[in-house]
Parts: sequence; structure tokens; C-alpha cells
Amino acid sequence: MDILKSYINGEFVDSGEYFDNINPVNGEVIAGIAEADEAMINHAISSARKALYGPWSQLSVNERSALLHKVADRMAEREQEFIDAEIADTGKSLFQVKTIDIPRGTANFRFFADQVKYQGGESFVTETANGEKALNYSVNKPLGVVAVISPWNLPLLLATWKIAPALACGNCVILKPSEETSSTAVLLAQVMDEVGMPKGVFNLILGRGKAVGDKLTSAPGIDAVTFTGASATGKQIMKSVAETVKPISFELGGKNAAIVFAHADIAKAIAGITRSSFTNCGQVCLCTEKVYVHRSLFTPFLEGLKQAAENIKIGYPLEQDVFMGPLVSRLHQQKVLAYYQLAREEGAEVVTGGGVPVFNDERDNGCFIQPTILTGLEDEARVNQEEIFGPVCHVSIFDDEAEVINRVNNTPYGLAASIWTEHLTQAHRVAAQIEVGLVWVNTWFLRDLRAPFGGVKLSGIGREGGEHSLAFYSEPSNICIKIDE
Ligand SMILES: NC(=O)C1=CN([C@@H]2O[C@H](COP(=O)(O)OP(=O)(O)OC[C@H]3O[C@@H](n4cnc5c(N)ncnc54)[C@H](O)[C@@H]3O)[C@@H](O)[C@H]2O)C=CC1
Ligand SMILES: O=C(O)/C=C/C=C(\O)C(=O)O
Repeated sequence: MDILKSYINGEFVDSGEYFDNINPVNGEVIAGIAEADEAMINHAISSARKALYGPWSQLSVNERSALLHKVADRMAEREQEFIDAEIADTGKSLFQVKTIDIPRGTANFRFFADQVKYQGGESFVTETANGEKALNYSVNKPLGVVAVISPWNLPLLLATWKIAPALACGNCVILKPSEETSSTAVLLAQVMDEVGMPKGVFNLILGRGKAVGDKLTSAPGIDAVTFTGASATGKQIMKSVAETVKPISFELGGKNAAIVFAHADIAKAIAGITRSSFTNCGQVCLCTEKVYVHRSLFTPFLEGLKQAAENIKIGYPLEQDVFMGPLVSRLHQQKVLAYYQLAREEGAEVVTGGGVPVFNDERDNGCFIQPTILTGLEDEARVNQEEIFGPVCHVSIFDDEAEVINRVNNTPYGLAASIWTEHLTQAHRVAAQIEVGLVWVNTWFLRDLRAPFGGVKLSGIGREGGEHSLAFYSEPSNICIKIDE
């Protein structure tokens, strides 16, 4: 059986302690994962610190940029291996992995390799009250050694979204991917090795969150932590970094709403919300879990969404036209099924779905689940307040704009929303009042890597994307030069 190993100071290392990597399509063990121990974590940190002050610090921005382009080139050459690995870990459809996960992984390196070349600083000519003059200007320095903690839902995409800008800005990185999805991270470590990334600049630590992640985030040798995952885990990490006052960048959970106004193009709204609720089995932090539909469109909308959900093909990742594979793990399947049960207990009407599909083959040992539509619950129901992270949405009626804005904002989360209306003035007006980091109008998950990306409230701290990422991974340092006249 394959053993996935950590990559520290340019070497793949095996701790001798293993846990299983499971294929969620059929529950079979596909590899063993060697869990890093404390000595390995310390070795990764000391190697990264050495590299930070060693050859890595000697490279110019252009040289770092060229090396990151080489990473992207090599990932593109090995694209099929990345595709196979991501599918094996997650069971996602080939279509999704080929069009979203893997190309975005490569694009993240190319984007930040270019973007960093245009990173500017500030400058001021200073005149003091007593007539002195000076030139103040800032230079960008790396933060140091950055711990990247990434989740299982878009494994390569979300890890590289952090690694690429961190390296572009001259930092060294220690990646801890989710224990559910380590395979593409191991391939990425191989790529780093192949392109000649200096030893210690990129390190990979495999293992479970509490056992390994916590040791990493609390270590004094780590200068900053960037994390995507559950809000509850974000709270743990905040406690863990408090002692050493590290900068953090958090992209956390969401309980995202879609609003279908009376002026919506209903066919567009149904197609868009089918995608926003069920893409990746609902396992994207941006997915819609609450839909508010104007009373005038409620019945045809619900009927259309039900038909669309029932037409979704669930199955093997490589099967033609499959849109939904399994959830990532048995544990996550149990979590989502518990919410389906809770919805019934809270009094929901299950419009469609609500259980597990039956295949009468090996897939019945996998982690599949039905796309599910609920209605009839109050906004205060737990199912309408807590992040489920599965292929499920609750559909409610609303009557007026002020009411729906209030209801959409009635959540501890604040990540994303989508608005469906052909009335552009209304779209502008409403978008400005929704308490989230991202609003889409008549679309969903249409991304521009330069745009600010992140959430408010329980959904995160800081913004990623373009200059926002570069700002997080850089430490501006001011230089003041006296001008004598
Ligand atoms: N992007 C998102 O918004 C995501 C949200 N979730 C939410 O989180 C729920 C639970 O999924 P999990 O896999 O448990 O997510 P998680 O947030 O616990 O895992 C994400 C990463 O954090 C690591 N981690 C866990 N505990 C840690 C700790 N104490 N210190 C440092 N690192 C730690 C994990 O090993 C993994 O690499 C999901 O049901 C979903 O609601 C999960 C994944 C992604
Ligand atoms: O950067 C993107 O395009 C996607 C981001 C998705 C997440 O952050 C998530 O699901 O956690």
C-alpha cells in the first residue's frame, strides 16, 4: 500500500505512525498516511527558519517569480496525476476536478508569480514643523515562516491560494493539509522538489488537526498562520496563536443566502441556485444553504428547483454527466444526515431528498447523500442558523425588501450571498446592505483572483486575493532618510 509522507527540508520522511486514507466512493483504504511527530514539526520549523535567512532571502522578486512559474509549469505537466489524486481522496466528479480544482491550483501560482512583481510601497516627502525634511518610504519584507492549514473541500485549490502568495512574498511555508485529503499536497511537494525549490522553503507536515495542527500553530518559530476551515477550528487556532501574538488570516464557514426577487429571471435563478446549493455536494464555504423567494415566485421556483435537484446525476467520479460524488468522509456524511433528521424534528417539510441514495453496489459503502430541499422552518431553527456543509438548502417566502435584508443578516456568519433580480438598481441597493464579504448578482462563484475575498462576523478575519494576499504575507518596513538642503 502507498504511504504518504511529510516533506521536510527537501526530504520525504516517514514517522512510522500511520492512519488510513479512505476513498469516500466505496469506503476502501487507498493509502496509509504517516502522521508527523513533534520532532518532525520542530525540524520543519528550524529548516524553514534556516532557509528564510539563507538562499531564499538572496533571490530577487523576479527570480522567485520565475521559480513559481516553474512550479505551475510542472503542475500542468503532471495534471493527470493531480486529477487522479484529488478524485481518489474526495470522490469529486472528473468534470469538477478538471475545470475547477486542478486548473485553479496552477493558476494560483501563475497569478501570484506575476502579481508580486507589481507590488508597490508607499513614499512621502516629509516636512516637519521645525523645517526638517526627509524622504519616508516603505519596503516589503516577508513575514517569516508561515503555517498554512488547509481544508478538505477544495484541497489543492485552497492550499495553493495561500502557498503561492506566501512564497511570492519571500516567506517560507509549512503546509498542513487536511488529514482527509493529503494526496495532492504530496504531489505538490514532489513538484517543489523537481523544480529546485531551495531546501526548507516549502515543507509539508501530514497529520490530524489536533495532533499536528495545534503543535504547529502554537510553536514560537511560526511567524503567521493562515487557515481555511470551520469557524470552531478558527477559534481554537486563535487561542493557540494568542501566546505568541501571530498575525492570522482566516477564511471560515458561512450560512449563505440567495434572494430571488419578484423581478428575477426565474429560469436563471433556478439554474444558478441549483449550482450554488449542490456544487461539490454543498462542500464549498460559498454554497447557498438558505433561499428567500418573493411570494409571487415561490411556487414555480420551488417546483423548478425540486425538478433540477431530482435531475442531478449522483455517481462515480468518472461516469459521464455525474454532477455529485460522495461527501468527503463517513463522519461528514453522519453530520449532514444528522441535520436532515434535525430538520424533520424542527418541523421542516422535505421537498425532495433527505436521505442516502441506494446503488446496490460498492457505493453503498461510500459516503453518498441525496441533494435535499427543505421548506417550512422559521429563520431561528438550527437548520437555518448552523453551517451544514452538505447539498441542502431551505427555501422560505418573503414579501418585501427591508424584511428580506433583515432576515438574511440574521446569522452569526457573513461570508457570501447571491441576489437574483433583473432590476439593477435594486441589486445595488440590496447588495450594499447585506452583511457579507461577497455578493454575487445573477451569478455565483464567478471569481476574479484580484478581488477581495473573505468574510465578516464568524466567517473570517482579513481578505485574500490580489493585493490583499500580498499585504497579509508582507511586513511593510518604513525607511526615513533625512534630506539636508
Ligand atoms: N472552507 C470551509 O469553510 C470549510 C468548512 N468546514 C466546516 O467544518 C466542519 C468540520 O470539518 P473539519 O474537517 O473538521 O474542518 P476543520 O476546520 O477542523 O479542518 C480544516 C483544517 O484544520 C485542521 N485542524 C483541525 N483542528 C485544528 C487545530 N486545533 N489546530 C490546527 N489545525 C487544525 C484540520 O486538520 C484541517 O487541516 C465541516 O462540517 C464544515 O462545516 C470544513 C472544511 C472547509
Ligand atoms: O478561492 C476560491 O475561489 C474558493 C474559495 C472557497 C473556499 O474558501 C472554501 O470553500 O472554503
